[in-house]
Amino acid sequence: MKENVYLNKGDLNDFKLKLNEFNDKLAQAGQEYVEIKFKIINGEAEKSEKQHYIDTHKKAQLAYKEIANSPIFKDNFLRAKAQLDKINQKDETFESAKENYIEAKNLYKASKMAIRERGISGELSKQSEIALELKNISFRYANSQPLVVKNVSVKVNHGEYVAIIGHNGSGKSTLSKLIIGVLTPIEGSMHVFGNHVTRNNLNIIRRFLGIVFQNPDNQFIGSTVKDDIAFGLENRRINPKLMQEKIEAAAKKVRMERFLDHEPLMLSGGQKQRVAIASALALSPDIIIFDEATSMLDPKGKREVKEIMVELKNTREKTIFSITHDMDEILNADKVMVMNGGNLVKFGTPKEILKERDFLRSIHLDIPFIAQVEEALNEVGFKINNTENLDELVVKICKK
Ligand SMILES: Nc1ncnc2c1ncn2[C@@H]1O[C@H](COP(=O)(O)OP(=O)(O)OP(=O)(O)O)[C@@H](O)[C@H]1O
Repeated sequence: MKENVYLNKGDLNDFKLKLNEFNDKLAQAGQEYVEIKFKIINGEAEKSEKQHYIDTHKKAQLAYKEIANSPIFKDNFLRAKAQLDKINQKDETFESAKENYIEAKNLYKASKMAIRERGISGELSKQSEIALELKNISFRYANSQPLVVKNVSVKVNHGEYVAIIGHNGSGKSTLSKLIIGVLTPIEGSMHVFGNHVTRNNLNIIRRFLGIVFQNPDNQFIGSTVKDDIAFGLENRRINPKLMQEKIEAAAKKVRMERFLDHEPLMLSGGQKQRVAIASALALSPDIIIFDEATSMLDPKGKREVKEIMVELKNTREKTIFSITHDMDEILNADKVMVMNGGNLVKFGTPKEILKERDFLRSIHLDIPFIAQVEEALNEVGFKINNTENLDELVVKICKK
């Protein structure tokens, strides 16, 4: 930071970049330490190897501390504040400098806190509002086999609900496995909140992600709903008092708070999936992937789960990916990714995608029920288009 009165955006960005750079190094060192610990436990590495990772982690921690506790930073903050206080003429530049100053001060505070609270395994910060960016991702299951995901690039902003559609075998599930890091792309790169995903930081990146699978019965571990939601939290060694709060809050979000003592296997399909969503939500992921989460449910269960997904979308606190064969669901989404033969062939709003009815049919996709009704109405002379739900359709018909 320069020694001037006004803390400008450039200074602030320099500070952020520095903090992020050191934060990443610390997170990476923490992750490597955790990995070596597991390797030693599994007999895949010698105990003597551990010391190197402990030292690297300590060094990274010191480097980070040095930045966050640097007297130069501190002095500059104090001087900037004293000078801001002296200024009488409070114009636009002053206001923006003040905002920058406050943001820098908060960053400074947060970084000190991060050091205090950080355990041995690090955490990555959000460096971008783009929740997920895929850049030219390709994948094949074996060298002798063809590519099943081909050069896929996409950017999804935090808070968006993205439906991924495509005919059987088009690559949707493979793509979701690449996103959660179960599979590794053979080409291309992936960024989660601006963090480049690498082998070393994958486990930390996974903390941003939650997934709800297709079969509700395969997702249960606990003997009660509460135990089940607690499972992931226990793995993260959350303190028991906080755990209770988190379990209740997550159950409430899916309207299952009255079922905490129930046995999961006694619940309906829709309720089971809601518990699976609560288990994912309890870990506070920023991105949730629904992998055909409604496909095995009866109509009531489907409705219940879709309602929860829309409620989650409306909070704009989560980025949602939903792999689905249910073409009606795409109307709930902000964006739709259309996969065909491993390629991302369309990416746009539901309205933009649904304009291309002939194209959708050509790649063996149905169009949503409402769009089919519109088509039938158009054939008999009612000019109705781009309706988003049944209520809107009824209103439009009544106006004709
Ligand atoms: N484990 C695997 N080994 C080899 N090939 C695989 C494997 N899993 C999927 N594939 C192939 O990869 C391609 C993409 O499959 P993927 O399951 O990603 O498609 P999908 O769009 O999710 O299909 P569906 O809607 O039927 O679930 C298909 O050709 C499939 O046969």
